[in-house]
Amino acid sequence: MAKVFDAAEVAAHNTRSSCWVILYGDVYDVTDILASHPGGSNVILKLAGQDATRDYDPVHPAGTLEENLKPGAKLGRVKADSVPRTGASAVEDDAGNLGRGPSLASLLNLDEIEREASRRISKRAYAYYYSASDDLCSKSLNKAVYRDILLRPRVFVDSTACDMSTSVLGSKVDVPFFIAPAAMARLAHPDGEHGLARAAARFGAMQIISNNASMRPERIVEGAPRHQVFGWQMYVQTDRQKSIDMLQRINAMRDRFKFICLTLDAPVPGKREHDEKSSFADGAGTRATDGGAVGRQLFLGTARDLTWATTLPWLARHTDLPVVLKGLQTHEDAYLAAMHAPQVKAIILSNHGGRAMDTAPPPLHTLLEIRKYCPEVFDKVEVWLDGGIRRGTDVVKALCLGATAVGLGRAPLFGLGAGGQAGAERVLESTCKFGSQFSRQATLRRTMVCTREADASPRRAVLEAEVATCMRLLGAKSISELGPRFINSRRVEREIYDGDPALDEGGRWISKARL
Ligand SMILES: Cc1cc2nc3c(=O)[nH]c(=O)nc-3n(C[C@H](O)[C@H](O)[C@H](O)COP(=O)(O)O)c2cc1C
Repeated sequence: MAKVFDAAEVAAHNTRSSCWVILYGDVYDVTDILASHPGGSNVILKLAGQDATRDYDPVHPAGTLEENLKPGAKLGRVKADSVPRTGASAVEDDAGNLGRGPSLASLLNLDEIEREASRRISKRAYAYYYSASDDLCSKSLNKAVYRDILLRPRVFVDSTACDMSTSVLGSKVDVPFFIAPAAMARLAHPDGEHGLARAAARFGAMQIISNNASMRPERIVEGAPRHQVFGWQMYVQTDRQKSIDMLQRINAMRDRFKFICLTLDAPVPGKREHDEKSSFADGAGTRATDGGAVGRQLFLGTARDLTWATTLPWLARHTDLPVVLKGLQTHEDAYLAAMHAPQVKAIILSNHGGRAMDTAPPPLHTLLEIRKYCPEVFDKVEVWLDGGIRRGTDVVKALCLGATAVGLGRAPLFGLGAGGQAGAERVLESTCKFGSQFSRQATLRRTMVCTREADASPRRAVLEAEVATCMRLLGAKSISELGPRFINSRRVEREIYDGDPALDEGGRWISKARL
């Protein structure tokens, strides 16, 4: 029989030398892990002697306790009625029951969904998701740059059918946008990354799962249709064995995970002040080094010593899955990545949603640079991109300029926050009339072809519908028809090429020689 403790007895163990916490009604002695906790000891100490479930649950995948605590650390159960009530748990808070808000159907675009999520999720979660580095320059430029590119619609084109299906790394997907890897989905809603996977399945969208997901990858992909495409994103850990163990788990699920996505743009986290501030408000971040902010906690343990010369060969020793490099921000690095084909099969132009280097260029600039200076990259690797996508027109512009697929980081998280899995579906949603039949269609791998009458209700339109509308208004029936003829990007190009340091006096690219 497990020993039963009174909460007052647990409360007495609230120091560095004897630190107990209550998790899910069990009492644990966590003194031994204070020194090695990846998020720093203060995060635990601020909860010492208390019920820590609310803080612990959304940021730790199931199994974390078992993997990290010695068997004797579980001391027994707590007497439920002795635990002081601290209000609703985070899980209850985040379950979308925070009073009545507008219906999901009335949220018409990604900005409205984000606004609704900001009302429903905890301040800490919103600050973590919203935050970006320093002055948020790259974050806002990511979005603004799409406004400076104009579309060139053609007329007298039959726009009855619109096929948004395409292929990524040889796998068919029903839409050209994907869920980018983003940590800690359960901070938004208990449906978490599994809810995102189910939403992606309804739309035949690819999903890349974060190294720092709040659920185990095995659980996230559970029950997914056979053809659903997943990638697993990796931050190589200083303790390489941890990364190797994880790669083995992903290799064992290769029927699900089609590639490893290696993120390169954030060897250290950017200075994300919204996230930092919320940790102070929370009573956590009392010192600059105590790991209070969510982002900073997650980065502890991330290796900073990755290089072209060493990391790709290391990776090849531990997986033969295709590699996708994420976080390329210059055409020089895109060119170098392409030299590592065929191990590297795709690159993701990304500045981490503005969360790493502030004033780094928007990925769209990098895409234009590649077109100008080293277009051969497109023949060697697929070029994907993410950051700042708010509208279907943004997706189409990136595709016209050569991107194979376009990622969404914050938007699906905010969808989850606004309404769990249904909210994430709303983000991806279509105007197509077949609504709930769609999941069956996606599962059966039929090409999605929206009919004209399906567009009748603008109230139902979010991203997928916006892409379809944009393609129809442009006069493009399928993704393969999209190309630079539909784009006027002169304004942006003038801005990035004038005085470009990569050009010699004759206007030729000289950086290949300097790689
Ligand atoms: C809350 C949050 C967590 C993220 N976590 C990761 C991560 O674990 N790994 C990663 O490669 N990128 C991560 N990213 C970056 C996204 O993959 C993506 O590059 C970025 O969010 C795209 O910009 P957007 O949010 O404007 O769509 C994260 C982004 C956010 C907003």
